[in-house]
Amino acid sequence: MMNNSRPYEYQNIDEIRYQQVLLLDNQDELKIYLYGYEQSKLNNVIYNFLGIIFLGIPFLIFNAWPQLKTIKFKKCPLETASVLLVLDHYGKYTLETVKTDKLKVPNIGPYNLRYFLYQHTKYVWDIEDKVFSTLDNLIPPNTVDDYLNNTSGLFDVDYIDLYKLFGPNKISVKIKSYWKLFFDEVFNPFYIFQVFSVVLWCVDDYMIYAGCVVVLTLFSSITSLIQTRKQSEAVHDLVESSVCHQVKVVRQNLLFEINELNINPVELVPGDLIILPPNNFVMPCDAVLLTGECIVNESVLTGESVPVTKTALHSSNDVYSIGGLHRRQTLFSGTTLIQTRYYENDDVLARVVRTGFDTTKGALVKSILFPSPVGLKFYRDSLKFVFVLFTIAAFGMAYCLYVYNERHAQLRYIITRALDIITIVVPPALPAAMAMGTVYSQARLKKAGIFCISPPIIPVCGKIKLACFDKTGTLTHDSLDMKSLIPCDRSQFTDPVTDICYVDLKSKLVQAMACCHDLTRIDGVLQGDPLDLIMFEFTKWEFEEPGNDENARFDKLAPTTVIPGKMCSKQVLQSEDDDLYQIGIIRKFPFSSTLQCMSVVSRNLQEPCMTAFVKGAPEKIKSMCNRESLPNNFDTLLSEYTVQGFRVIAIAYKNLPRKFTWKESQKAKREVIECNLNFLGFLVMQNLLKEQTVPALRTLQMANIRTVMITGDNILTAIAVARDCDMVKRHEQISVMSVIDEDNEQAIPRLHVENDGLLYGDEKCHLAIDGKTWEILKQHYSDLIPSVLVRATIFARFQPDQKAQLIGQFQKIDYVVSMVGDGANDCGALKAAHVGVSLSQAEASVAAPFTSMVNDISCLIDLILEGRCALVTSFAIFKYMALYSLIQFITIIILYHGLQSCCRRNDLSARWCQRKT
Ligand SMILES: Nc1ncnc2c1ncn2[C@@H]1O[C@H](COP(=O)(O)OP(=O)(O)OP(=O)(O)O)[C@@H](O)[C@H]1O
Repeated sequence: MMNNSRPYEYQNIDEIRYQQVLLLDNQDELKIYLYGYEQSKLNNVIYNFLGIIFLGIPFLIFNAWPQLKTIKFKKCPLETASVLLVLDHYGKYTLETVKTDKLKVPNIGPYNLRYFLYQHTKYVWDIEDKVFSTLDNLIPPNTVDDYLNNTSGLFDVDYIDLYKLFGPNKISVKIKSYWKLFFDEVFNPFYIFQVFSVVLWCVDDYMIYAGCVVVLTLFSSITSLIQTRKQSEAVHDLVESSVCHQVKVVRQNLLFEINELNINPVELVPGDLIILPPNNFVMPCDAVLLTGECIVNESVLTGESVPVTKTALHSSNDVYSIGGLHRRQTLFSGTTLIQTRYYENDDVLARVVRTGFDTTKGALVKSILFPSPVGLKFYRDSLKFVFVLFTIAAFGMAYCLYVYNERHAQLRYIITRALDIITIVVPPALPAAMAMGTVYSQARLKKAGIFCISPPIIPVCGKIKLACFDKTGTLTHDSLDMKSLIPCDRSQFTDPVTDICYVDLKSKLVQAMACCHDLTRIDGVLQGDPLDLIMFEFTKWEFEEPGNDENARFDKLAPTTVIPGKMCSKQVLQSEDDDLYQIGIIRKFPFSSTLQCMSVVSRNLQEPCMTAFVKGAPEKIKSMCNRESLPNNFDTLLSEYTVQGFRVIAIAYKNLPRKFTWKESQKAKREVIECNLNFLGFLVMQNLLKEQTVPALRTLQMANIRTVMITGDNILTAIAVARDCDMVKRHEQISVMSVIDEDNEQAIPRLHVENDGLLYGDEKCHLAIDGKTWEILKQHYSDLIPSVLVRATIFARFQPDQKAQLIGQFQKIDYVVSMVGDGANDCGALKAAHVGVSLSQAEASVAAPFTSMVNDISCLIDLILEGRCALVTSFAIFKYMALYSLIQFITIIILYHGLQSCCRRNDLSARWCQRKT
């Protein structure tokens, strides 16, 4: 039932296994350390004794520093541990209890399960390897055929074990009650110190001041409690906004009777077979589609609201992979099924693969609940400063003790005065006061249409030094204008065409444009990728999905058909046979940013054979085409258009053999379709800049913030857009770094930069680099990466994972990086950046910490301004409080010093008087 991806791995760090390192991702970057402990009666007694005799203070300390709490336990091997001390990647400790359960694990059998829960993830003890690992590692992965060959529901008996193993299918974000928030605050060491200060002042008859501090503290605590509560409500609402209340599952009892049950989605387990309803259904889990087709809105996860088509799995021996190869066959938790489509009377079936916090949505919610700490040096330094103040206070106390001792003051008086010094020197409300700026900035951002799900990141916005932008949909409009069509006839480009009427209606090129897309009709409106939409509208063909009713049954052979529209009037179809001129789209391989293309298998009802049409990035299509079908001036013409900033898409086709039947089309692999193609021509489109792009970029540059473009588009188009939007000024030079094609494939590829001096100096020169060169740089010239990064402004043909890697590399050279993007291919980069901003119509998406409803990059300027406001407020409060405390401390020390001298003088004069008398 499980997938093959292993995001979690483990490593032993010693043979005795008292401890273990658990890798939480594939890049070795996130890891947790586990240390085994067991109960010890003696240590427990000592722990409680210490706690009681010191009036509970040790309990408060142990609560704040859980690693100290381990004195209650005894170290032991992990194999027998009942408690684990977990140290995370950022140096934070937690204590977790190891629980046990007896159950049956699928494909393994009866199992004595030892496990612990850490940040909503279950880690189980692997009896064979003697380490803790995730459930994914315990259960062998399934192949695609494993899923397809089993279309029956779970047995009731198996369900019980699976439920025990995986737990309820719930992503619950609890809204903390005011009392709980209050107690969390009360047990904060700074708050305790504040209470202590107030008590001391009251004892000292310092009532009015104590009263004022109480009122101010209450005011700031209540404001902060309300804000924290609102924040927790916002995350809760975001999670709950996409919750479904009932789901239909197929289960079997011991008599092999199959039942269809309506259950609460909380009861779902991986392995359950669910029947998807016709429309408007929010997915309660991650599930792989076994039959039918679904149109899904994934904006809650990706920020992109263009509907995505999900198709059923097709037979193969590949291991099922949820985030990689089979993403387009997987329905993700929290996304909305706008429509499901089915063949004949079949149900649309999906198999549950992940539930609860293990789902993609769960992982994103966890990243909100357990964010990586904001590494602002200012906050770390301010805490250090508080410790310095404590040291100063200690000297002050010592001096105070000395002065009052000299005066033979009462013990009670000496203690009060000495403790008073600490309350003077250390401002207890400092951390709370410093966070106030963030609270107000967040409220102002909301008014500006920018939603924030992680407020501690707001001050980081004020420190941004590098602003990265996606191109299409971010710097430029989403919508495109069709510029022209350049057909290719017998390996020669013909003249560009601006009206489809001048192209033969029966040509393969027109057929390709009519059917090579991923469009669908929702509520009577044709929807899908803007590029597909503009291309299809250009053909003036009509799009027919069988039946007006959107949930109508689909014809078995041709689920969707396209027919020449009446608008193509210049070419009237004449013969009777022409009535049959319509094309059925039999199979789609949806567009993938990683592959940079999409394809369809189609059937012209007038022809006996099927045809495959492919469209995508010209470089990609070129590599799939037969050489003889490519015009000699392919690259020259491509450059001619791309240097002007046009978006060029190449189209190609191949006739499939007669024996390629409907059944085979359903089984065919993408690689078999997308090869040996014949080139058909170029589609040239214009993608205009958004109005706010140029002014916003200029403002950023004036503020000395570097701007960079990371796009999936062609490098020349990217360069042209960078010039148009003033990211690169007219007088500045751009040099392209590229790989020199070598005949010898074994040799280390060499790099070429048009202007060699660039890497070592010339300030006015920018570097442009594409994804292919980036791969070579990483593999063979990693030492060059920092110098390339400080010079490069344009990163083109970058795949989604490369975008995320690039952000990571920028962070390694100490840039505070922001990334603004609009959709699915930016998700990784948005998560990786210090400040990720998703331009989305959705009020908030878990794709990035900030979601802007202002659909252009000007929102980044608002964010930077608010971030700076929050930072400046924190600085000002810090300076004010620190100065206030130090001035008060110094004046008091001067007073004590005066008092001491005065006493001495009094002593002397008393002695002098005594002598005189
Ligand atoms: N619907 C589509 N069908 C076929 N090919 C497409 C489609 N959309 C984009 N492409 C091609 O794939 C390439 C990569 O697309 P991708 O969506 O990753 O980036 P992009 O839209 O070009 O740019 P950006 O990363 O700035 O959003 C595009 O440059 C284009 O050549």
